[in-house]
Amino acid sequence: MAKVIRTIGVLTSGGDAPGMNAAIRAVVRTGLGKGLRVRGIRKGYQGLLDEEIIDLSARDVSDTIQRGGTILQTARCEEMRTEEGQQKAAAILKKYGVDGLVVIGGDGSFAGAQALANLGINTIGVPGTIDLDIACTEYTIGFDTAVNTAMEAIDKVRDTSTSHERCSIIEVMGRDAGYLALWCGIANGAERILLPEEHGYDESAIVADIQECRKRGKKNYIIINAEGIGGSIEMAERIEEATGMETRATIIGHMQRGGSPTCKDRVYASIMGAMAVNLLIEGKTNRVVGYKHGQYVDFDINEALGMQKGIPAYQQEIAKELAL
Ligand SMILES: Nc1ncnc2c1ncn2[C@@H]1O[C@H](COP(=O)(O)OP(=O)(O)O)[C@@H](O)[C@H]1O
Ligand SMILES: O=P(O)(O)OC[C@H]1O[C@](O)(COP(=O)(O)O)[C@@H](O)[C@@H]1O
Ligand SMILES: [Mg+2]
Repeated sequence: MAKVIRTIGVLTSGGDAPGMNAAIRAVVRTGLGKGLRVRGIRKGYQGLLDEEIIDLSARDVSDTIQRGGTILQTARCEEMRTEEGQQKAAAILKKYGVDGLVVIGGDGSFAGAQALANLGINTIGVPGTIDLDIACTEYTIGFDTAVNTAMEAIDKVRDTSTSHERCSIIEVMGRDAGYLALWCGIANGAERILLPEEHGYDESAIVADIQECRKRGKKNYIIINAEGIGGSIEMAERIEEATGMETRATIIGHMQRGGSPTCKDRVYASIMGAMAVNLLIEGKTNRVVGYKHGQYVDFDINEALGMQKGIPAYQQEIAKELAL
């Protein structure tokens, strides 16, 4: 028989993402609306291990849907990767009477959720990361806001790049994932997109392409470089030296993770957060919510973590063709 859920907990973990507050709000209000007690766990798994657990009321999440960051704060926690850490976390949840847990975060956070589910805590993951790198879902909360923030910043760099006929290397976030870089590359009409998934790039080919583009009358040359490739400042120095074209590097950085969430992030977060609670009420555990083929769906965490998602080669080809 499915476990009866009376108290649920919610935490945010890993890098924060705009829309996490909308997801927390949805969890809290869906839970309270269905007669559950809702507890907030501060600072991700670290806060759980430190017993930073508070009760949440409907008013605690008032005026938060439009705010960036996460009101519960977040953390990365090494101890949670260990078996002892996971056992301690499960014991703390039991001590606080938390029968069901909603984990809002990325793939790393889902691995923690999977461990807790294996230890008897009914757990549901909600995809929250600006990286869009969770294989089981076509959408992750925070991506839309982050990619629009980056796109607007790149537009501004592009204006001055054209005025000065420069090459601009613009570094966007994504240590392991190149979706932000790919989307900006297409949306900003970049000449080159450097992705961490490709594990390196051919700088001499870029130099040759810059020279070719100048002959064709191009007034700037935009390179979107993902954080995982990095080294934008040194890259700019080398490219300027090799091409004679003035080159500047801009690292957009953490501003991509902040700011008021877009409509899309608020809506996806609200639906996914509510769905997570409904799954817990149905007695489900070890599942993650996702969005696939136009539908909100849920997957077994083990299955979800085993899925692979690559950068679509066809989209990369189109980005190259459009930089003619
Ligand atoms: N394999 C794992 N087992 C248990 N917990 C993990 C595992 N991987 C990550 N975590 C926990 O999830 C946290 C967030 O993971 P991280 O990869 O940094 O971010 P994200 O969840 O956004 O991908 C980690 O700091 C750690 O506490
Ligand atoms: O804030 P930090 O610790 O510098 O982490 C930067 C990383 O976090 C992210 O913003 C989000 O990654 P996660 O969703 O996996 O936490 C990445 O794009 C970036 O590489
Ligand atoms: Mg991640």
